Amino acid sequence: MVLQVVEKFVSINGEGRRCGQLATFIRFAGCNLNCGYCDTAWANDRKVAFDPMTAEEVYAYIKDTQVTNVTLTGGEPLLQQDMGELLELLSQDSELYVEIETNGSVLLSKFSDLENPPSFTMDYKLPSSGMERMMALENFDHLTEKDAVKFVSGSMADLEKARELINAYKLTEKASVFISPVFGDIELESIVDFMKDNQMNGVNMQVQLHKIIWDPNERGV
Ligand SMILES: C[S@@+](CC[C@H](N)C(=O)[O-])C[C@H]1O[C@@H](n2cnc3c(N)ncnc32)[C@H](O)[C@@H]1O
Ligand SMILES: Nc1nc2[nH]cc(C(=O)O)c2c(=O)[nH]1
Ligand code: SF4
Ligand SMILES: [Mg+2]
Repeated sequence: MVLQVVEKFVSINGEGRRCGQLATFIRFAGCNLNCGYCDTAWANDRKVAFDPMTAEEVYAYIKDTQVTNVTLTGGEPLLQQDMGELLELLSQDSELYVEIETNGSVLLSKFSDLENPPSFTMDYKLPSSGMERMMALENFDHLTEKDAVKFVSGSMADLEKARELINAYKLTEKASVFISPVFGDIELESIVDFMKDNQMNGVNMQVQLHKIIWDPNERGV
């Protein structure tokens, strides 16, 4: 069994709880969703070239970088058959801080028996993604303070839905909560205005830092 790795690199994390810090990124092939705005759709192409790597090989690469933050992304990383094995291996290394970007459709409960689980950054796919029907709402019950929920918003209707869910599930009490723009699709100021108008205390607005530093279409950064 192997993990299907489409790219691996060191950069600063442009998103999430450790935004701005160095991280080693491992991007895996394939996804079960097809979000209209996906910025890494190339990684989901059935014919994408990948490096078949064992969990031990991925771990060795991570250690070789000497960077202690790790972000597993994709594609949808939790669909990789050997992800359980990789997470087990990573969880035994107390020097590492491991984050997984996941799309909200995969049940997080499948990974809840890990002794030292990674930090899940769970996207909730809002209406403008076209994928909202695929969301597993029960994932909200499995979040801990190590985790994050992210609402990537491309419209006022998206912001409104994010607000409803944050309130209904008391998400700011359970995990870190982020609202981010679909890159280029929504006025940044309108997100701040929306947060002000709705007293969205405890919610973090975040813009993808790597798309400001590098060309937004650049890979491997
Ligand atoms: C490419 S996805 C891979 C991980 C997983 N499939 C998911 O959707 O969370 C990584 C993150 O990039 C975000 N993303 C993808 N395209 C984007 C875009 N055009 N603008 C802003 N964020 C985007 C996703 O919402 C997700 O939070
Ligand atoms: N620098 C940088 N930070 C990131 N944070 C999450 C990413 C992702 O694609 O999941 C990402 C990425 O692709 N690049
Ligand atoms: S779930 Fe993530 S990787 Fe899959 S299409 Fe949506 S943004 Fe892209
Ligand atoms: Mg990205």
